[in-house]
Amino acid sequence: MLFHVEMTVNLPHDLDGAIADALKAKEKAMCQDLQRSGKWVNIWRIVGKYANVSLFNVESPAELHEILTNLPLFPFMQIEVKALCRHYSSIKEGEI
Ligand SMILES: O=C(O)CC1=CCC(=O)O1
Repeated sequence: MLFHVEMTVNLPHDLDGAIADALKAKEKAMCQDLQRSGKWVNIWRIVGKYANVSLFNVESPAELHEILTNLPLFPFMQIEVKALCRHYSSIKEGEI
């Protein structure tokens, strides 16, 4: 199942810089592991915002929920999820 996910990060202004850097490093490692697994298809920065748009390809909404809630930055993110399916005008064979 494909999901469009928009994540907006709101780190507290008084969060210790070293803690913020550690959270971002863990987030990056998890994101890249999930990309290698094929579950996190890609991630794009939204220009001018501390936010991203990502495409996930997972088995179920429950699996996506598990992934998102385990992200190190999850406590500091506003997340919006949209389920996607094939459009009849797409010239691609598969879902992606
Ligand atoms: O910087 C962001 O948009 C938050 C984020 C999600 C995965 C990642 O590596 O960074």
